[in-house]
Amino acid sequence: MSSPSGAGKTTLSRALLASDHHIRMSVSVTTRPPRPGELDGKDYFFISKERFFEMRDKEELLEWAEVFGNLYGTPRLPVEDALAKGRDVLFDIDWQGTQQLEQAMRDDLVRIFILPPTTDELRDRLIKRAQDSSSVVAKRMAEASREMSHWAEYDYVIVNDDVATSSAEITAILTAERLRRTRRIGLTEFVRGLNKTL
Ligand SMILES: Nc1nc2c(ncn2[C@@H]2O[C@H](COP(=O)(O)OP(=O)(O)O)[C@@H](O)[C@H]2O)c(=O)[nH]1
Ligand SMILES: Nc1ncnc2c1ncn2[C@@H]1O[C@H](COP(=O)(O)OP(=O)(O)O)[C@@H](O)[C@H]1O
Repeated sequence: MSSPSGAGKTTLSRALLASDHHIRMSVSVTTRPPRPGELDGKDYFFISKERFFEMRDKEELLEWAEVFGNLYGTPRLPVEDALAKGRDVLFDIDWQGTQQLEQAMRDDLVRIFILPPTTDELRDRLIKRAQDSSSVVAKRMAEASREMSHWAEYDYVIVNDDVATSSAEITAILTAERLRRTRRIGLTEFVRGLNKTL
Protein backbone atom coordinates (compact mmCIF):
# COMPACT_ATOMS: atom_id res chain seq x y z
CA MET A 1 0.00 0.00 0.00
CA SER A 2 1.37 3.41 -0.98
CA SER A 3 0.11 6.98 -0.88
CA PRO A 4 1.28 10.53 -0.38
CA SER A 5 1.97 11.15 3.31
CA GLY A 6 -1.25 11.84 5.22
CA ALA A 7 -3.67 10.14 2.81
CA GLY A 8 -4.44 7.43 5.38
CA LYS A 9 -2.18 4.35 4.94
CA THR A 10 -1.51 3.92 8.65
CA THR A 11 -5.19 4.34 9.56
CA LEU A 12 -6.34 1.87 6.89
CA SER A 13 -3.57 -0.62 7.75
CA ARG A 14 -4.62 -0.63 11.41
CA ALA A 15 -8.26 -1.21 10.47
CA LEU A 16 -7.27 -4.09 8.20
CA LEU A 17 -5.00 -5.74 10.79
CA ALA A 18 -7.79 -5.56 13.36
CA SER A 19 -10.33 -7.28 11.10
CA ASP A 20 -8.17 -9.72 9.11
CA HIS A 21 -6.25 -12.30 11.11
CA HIS A 22 -4.47 -13.81 8.12
CA ILE A 23 -2.42 -10.74 7.43
CA ARG A 24 0.80 -9.64 9.12
CA MET A 25 2.24 -6.13 9.00
CA SER A 26 5.78 -5.80 7.75
CA VAL A 27 7.49 -3.56 10.32
CA SER A 28 10.09 -1.44 8.54
CA VAL A 29 13.39 -0.15 9.83
CA THR A 30 13.92 3.60 9.60
CA THR A 31 16.47 6.25 10.47
CA ARG A 32 13.72 8.85 11.05
CA PRO A 33 13.17 9.81 14.70
CA PRO A 34 10.07 8.35 16.40
CA ARG A 35 6.93 10.53 16.56
CA PRO A 36 5.21 10.95 19.94
CA GLY A 37 3.40 7.71 20.73
CA GLU A 38 5.25 5.58 18.16
CA LEU A 39 6.66 2.36 19.58
CA ASP A 40 9.96 0.76 18.62
CA GLY A 41 9.27 -2.67 17.11
CA LYS A 42 5.59 -1.93 16.50
CA ASP A 43 5.40 1.14 14.26
CA TYR A 44 8.99 0.92 13.09
CA PHE A 45 12.35 -0.35 14.24
CA PHE A 46 14.15 2.96 14.84
CA ILE A 47 17.81 2.43 13.98
CA SER A 48 20.97 4.42 13.25
CA LYS A 49 22.27 5.08 9.72
CA GLU A 50 25.26 2.81 10.47
CA ARG A 51 22.98 -0.09 11.40
CA PHE A 52 20.80 0.60 8.34
CA PHE A 53 23.76 0.42 5.95
CA GLU A 54 25.02 -2.72 7.72
CA MET A 55 21.62 -4.41 7.18
CA ARG A 56 21.55 -3.27 3.55
CA ASP A 57 25.09 -4.54 2.89
CA LYS A 58 24.32 -7.92 4.49
CA GLU A 59 21.24 -8.19 2.21
CA GLU A 60 18.93 -8.26 5.23
CA LEU A 61 16.56 -5.82 3.50
CA LEU A 62 14.07 -6.94 0.86
CA GLU A 63 13.92 -3.38 -0.43
CA TRP A 64 14.90 0.07 0.80
CA ALA A 65 14.56 3.72 -0.19
CA GLU A 66 15.27 7.27 0.90
CA VAL A 67 12.01 9.17 1.55
CA PHE A 68 11.78 12.77 2.84
CA GLY A 69 15.52 12.64 3.62
CA ASN A 70 15.26 9.52 5.84
CA LEU A 71 16.09 5.90 5.08
CA TYR A 72 13.40 3.20 5.22
CA GLY A 73 13.69 -0.53 4.55
CA THR A 74 11.81 -3.83 4.80
CA PRO A 75 13.54 -6.55 6.89
CA ARG A 76 13.65 -9.70 4.80
CA LEU A 77 13.38 -12.51 7.39
CA PRO A 78 9.98 -11.70 8.97
CA VAL A 79 8.43 -11.46 5.50
CA GLU A 80 9.88 -14.80 4.40
CA ASP A 81 8.75 -16.42 7.69
CA ALA A 82 5.17 -15.13 7.39
CA LEU A 83 4.87 -16.19 3.74
CA ALA A 84 6.26 -19.64 4.55
CA LYS A 85 3.50 -19.99 7.17
CA GLY A 86 0.89 -19.15 4.54
CA ARG A 87 0.18 -15.64 5.83
CA ASP A 88 -0.25 -12.55 3.71
CA VAL A 89 1.97 -9.57 4.41
CA LEU A 90 0.99 -5.91 4.34
CA PHE A 91 3.65 -3.38 3.33
CA ASP A 92 3.28 0.36 3.96
CA ILE A 93 6.00 1.50 1.57
CA ASP A 94 6.57 4.15 -1.09
CA TRP A 95 6.58 3.75 -4.89
CA GLN A 96 10.33 3.06 -4.98
CA GLY A 97 9.93 0.14 -2.57
CA THR A 98 6.95 -1.17 -4.53
CA GLN A 99 9.01 -1.27 -7.71
CA GLN A 100 11.70 -3.30 -5.91
CA LEU A 101 9.13 -5.73 -4.46
CA GLU A 102 7.74 -6.28 -7.95
CA GLN A 103 11.12 -7.75 -8.92
CA ALA A 104 11.17 -10.00 -5.83
CA MET A 105 7.52 -11.10 -5.65
CA ARG A 106 6.18 -10.79 -9.22
CA ASP A 107 2.55 -12.01 -9.46
CA ASP A 108 2.26 -12.47 -5.69
CA LEU A 109 2.28 -8.71 -5.13
CA VAL A 110 -1.03 -6.80 -4.96
CA ARG A 111 -0.44 -3.05 -5.25
CA ILE A 112 -2.93 -0.60 -3.75
CA PHE A 113 -2.57 3.18 -4.04
CA ILE A 114 -4.43 5.48 -1.63
CA LEU A 115 -5.39 8.96 -2.83
CA PRO A 116 -6.78 11.80 -0.69
CA PRO A 117 -10.16 13.25 -1.79
CA THR A 118 -8.59 16.72 -2.29
CA THR A 119 -5.21 18.37 -1.69
CA ASP A 120 -6.79 20.70 0.90
CA GLU A 121 -7.96 17.65 2.82
CA LEU A 122 -4.48 16.11 2.54
CA ARG A 123 -2.91 19.25 4.06
CA ASP A 124 -5.58 19.31 6.79
CA ARG A 125 -4.90 15.69 7.70
CA LEU A 126 -1.15 16.29 7.91
CA ILE A 127 -1.74 19.31 10.16
CA LYS A 128 -4.41 17.63 12.29
CA ARG A 129 -2.25 14.57 12.84
CA ALA A 130 -0.16 17.13 14.73
CA GLN A 131 2.90 14.96 14.90
CA ASP A 132 5.15 16.78 12.48
CA SER A 133 6.54 20.33 12.54
CA SER A 134 5.25 22.81 9.94
CA SER A 135 8.46 22.46 7.92
CA VAL A 136 8.04 18.65 7.86
CA VAL A 137 4.40 19.08 6.75
CA ALA A 138 5.51 21.48 3.98
CA LYS A 139 8.16 18.99 2.81
CA ARG A 140 5.56 16.19 2.68
CA MET A 141 3.09 18.35 0.74
CA ALA A 142 5.87 19.28 -1.70
CA GLU A 143 6.58 15.56 -2.27
CA ALA A 144 2.89 14.61 -2.63
CA SER A 145 2.62 15.18 -6.36
CA ARG A 146 5.76 13.13 -7.05
CA GLU A 147 4.38 10.18 -5.03
CA MET A 148 0.93 10.56 -6.68
CA SER A 149 2.47 10.56 -10.16
CA HIS A 150 2.98 6.80 -9.68
CA TRP A 151 -0.69 5.91 -9.08
CA ALA A 152 -1.14 4.25 -12.48
CA GLU A 153 1.57 1.64 -11.68
CA TYR A 154 -0.74 0.14 -9.02
CA ASP A 155 -3.40 -2.59 -9.40
CA TYR A 156 -6.04 -0.69 -7.40
CA VAL A 157 -6.60 2.95 -6.49
CA ILE A 158 -8.73 3.96 -3.53
CA VAL A 159 -9.89 7.52 -2.85
CA ASN A 160 -9.86 7.64 0.95
CA ASP A 161 -12.78 9.92 1.71
CA ASP A 162 -14.42 7.81 4.40
CA VAL A 163 -12.41 5.28 6.47
CA ALA A 164 -15.21 2.67 6.68
CA THR A 165 -15.80 2.74 2.91
CA SER A 166 -12.09 2.54 2.08
CA SER A 167 -11.61 -0.33 4.57
CA ALA A 168 -14.49 -2.24 2.98
CA GLU A 169 -12.93 -1.70 -0.45
CA ILE A 170 -9.55 -3.05 0.73
CA THR A 171 -11.25 -6.09 2.27
CA ALA A 172 -13.03 -6.71 -1.04
CA ILE A 173 -9.75 -6.50 -2.95
CA LEU A 174 -8.10 -9.01 -0.60
CA THR A 175 -11.04 -11.41 -0.82
CA ALA A 176 -10.98 -11.36 -4.62
CA GLU A 177 -7.19 -11.68 -4.86
CA ARG A 178 -7.18 -14.60 -2.39
CA LEU A 179 -9.87 -16.40 -4.39
CA ARG A 180 -7.82 -15.97 -7.56
CA ARG A 181 -4.81 -17.56 -5.87
CA THR A 182 -6.79 -20.41 -4.28
CA ARG A 183 -8.02 -21.27 -7.75
CA ARG A 184 -4.46 -21.35 -9.05
CA ILE A 185 -2.87 -23.22 -6.16
CA GLY A 186 -5.36 -25.32 -4.20
CA LEU A 187 -8.27 -26.25 -6.41
CA THR A 188 -6.66 -28.85 -8.68
CA GLU A 189 -6.46 -31.29 -5.75
CA PHE A 190 -9.96 -30.36 -4.61
CA VAL A 191 -11.52 -31.05 -8.03
CA ARG A 192 -9.57 -34.34 -8.28
CA GLY A 193 -11.14 -35.33 -4.95
CA LEU A 194 -14.61 -34.41 -6.18
CA ASN A 195 -14.10 -36.44 -9.36
CA LYS A 196 -13.07 -39.53 -7.36
CA THR A 197 -16.40 -39.54 -5.57
CA LEU A 198 -18.53 -39.06 -8.69
N1 LIG B 1 10.48 1.92 0.39
C1 LIG B 1 10.04 1.98 1.63
N2 LIG B 1 9.24 2.99 2.02
C2 LIG B 1 8.79 2.98 3.29
C3 LIG B 1 9.10 1.96 4.22
N3 LIG B 1 8.51 2.24 5.40
C4 LIG B 1 7.82 3.39 5.21
N4 LIG B 1 7.97 3.83 3.94
C5 LIG B 1 7.39 5.03 3.33
O1 LIG B 1 8.03 6.19 3.80
C6 LIG B 1 7.13 7.29 3.75
C7 LIG B 1 7.18 8.07 5.05
O2 LIG B 1 6.70 7.27 6.12
P1 LIG B 1 6.45 7.94 7.54
O3 LIG B 1 7.63 8.76 7.92
O4 LIG B 1 6.02 6.88 8.50
O5 LIG B 1 5.27 8.95 7.26
P2 LIG B 1 3.72 8.72 6.95
O6 LIG B 1 3.57 7.65 5.93
O7 LIG B 1 3.31 10.06 6.50
O8 LIG B 1 3.05 8.34 8.24
C8 LIG B 1 5.75 6.69 3.41
O9 LIG B 1 5.52 6.85 2.03
C9 LIG B 1 5.93 5.22 3.72
O10 LIG B 1 5.08 4.40 2.95
C10 LIG B 1 9.95 0.90 3.77
O11 LIG B 1 10.30 -0.03 4.49
N5 LIG B 1 10.39 0.96 2.48
N1 LIG C 1 -10.84 8.96 5.61
C1 LIG C 1 -10.35 9.82 6.51
N2 LIG C 1 -11.12 10.87 6.91
C2 LIG C 1 -10.62 11.76 7.82
N3 LIG C 1 -9.40 11.67 8.40
C3 LIG C 1 -8.61 10.63 8.05
C4 LIG C 1 -9.03 9.64 7.10
N4 LIG C 1 -8.03 8.74 6.95
C5 LIG C 1 -7.02 9.14 7.77
N5 LIG C 1 -7.38 10.26 8.44
C6 LIG C 1 -6.55 11.04 9.40
O1 LIG C 1 -5.54 11.70 8.65
C7 LIG C 1 -4.29 11.70 9.34
C8 LIG C 1 -3.23 11.02 8.46
O2 LIG C 1 -3.56 9.63 8.36
P1 LIG C 1 -2.44 8.49 8.42
O3 LIG C 1 -3.17 7.20 8.46
O4 LIG C 1 -1.44 8.79 9.50
O5 LIG C 1 -1.76 8.71 6.97
P2 LIG C 1 -0.42 8.12 6.31
O6 LIG C 1 -0.04 6.89 7.08
O7 LIG C 1 -0.78 7.83 4.89
O8 LIG C 1 0.60 9.22 6.41
C9 LIG C 1 -4.53 11.00 10.68
O9 LIG C 1 -4.74 11.98 11.67
C10 LIG C 1 -5.80 10.17 10.42
O10 LIG C 1 -6.55 10.01 11.60
